[in-house]
Amino acid sequence: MSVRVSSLSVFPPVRRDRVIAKLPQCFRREAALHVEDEFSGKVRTACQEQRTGTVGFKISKVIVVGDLAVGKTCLINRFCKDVFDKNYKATIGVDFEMERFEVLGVPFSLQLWDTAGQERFKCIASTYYRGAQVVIIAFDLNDIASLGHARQWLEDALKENDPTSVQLFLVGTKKDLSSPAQYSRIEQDALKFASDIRAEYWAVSSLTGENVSEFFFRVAALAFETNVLAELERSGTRQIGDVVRINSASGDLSAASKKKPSSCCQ
Ligand SMILES: Nc1nc2c(ncn2[C@@H]2O[C@H](COP(=O)(O)OP(=O)(O)OP(=O)(O)O)[C@@H](O)[C@H]2O)c(=O)[nH]1
Ligand SMILES: [Mg+2]
Repeated sequence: MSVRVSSLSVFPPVRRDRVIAKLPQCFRREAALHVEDEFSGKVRTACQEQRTGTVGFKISKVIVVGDLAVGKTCLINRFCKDVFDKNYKATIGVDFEMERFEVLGVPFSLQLWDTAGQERFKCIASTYYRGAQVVIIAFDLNDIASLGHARQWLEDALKENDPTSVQLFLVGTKKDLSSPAQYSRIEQDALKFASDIRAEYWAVSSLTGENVSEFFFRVAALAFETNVLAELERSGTRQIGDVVRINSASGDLSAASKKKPSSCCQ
């Protein structure tokens, strides 16, 4: 008798609006991690045959970095809590939210780390960059300087991670504030930069909610696909009698405690 892992889970069932049955599409084909219409055939078959190994227990770490006040916290809060706060409250150090999905019938979780953009809190925040599977660099579509700083944010994030295995997203925020002409000017630069660093580009508004869910669904789907492919590769080389360890992407679940650092860097 086969028992589905999800039915043994101690977690409540995944919300109906977090179920991903088809590959969410990219925002711009010019700057996408890939442009396939569907999940890879290998991944679909593995999910159907319940050969996804430890992926169903996995928590993938996602970090969101970028200049102060570009809207990182608002982006996460719009997706996770469906709220928007027009008052700016600087993030001190880091915060995180867990989001549970079901992708092709397999449970999959993202741990979304919201980091501080303010210089004085950056040294606290950067200690939490390690173990990220996904790096989201946010910039303000109405502030070209914040796009200019994206390269530095990328370098800082990659210092703590394996650059070859991280999936990158470049996200322009506050789309509601830019006129179509302004928007298309900055989009040119953003697309160029995104394809330069091999990131997938998105433009969102946390105020209106435009593209916010689509964006996070895409992140979850691509992170999931990568995990399943890696698992298939591993299981292909695994020997009978090998010990299978269940790891979070961060490799350190103790770091996931809600505790915030009590002091800043200055
Ligand atoms: N109009 C508009 N304002 C936004 C949007 N997203 C964020 N804001 C505003 O921008 C300000 C900064 O937003 P936050 O999300 O706190 O910025 P942050 O990047 O988390 O800032 P730090 O924590 O200091 O790094 C707030 O006043 C938000 O209300 C948006 O999509 N549209
Ligand atoms: Mg913040």
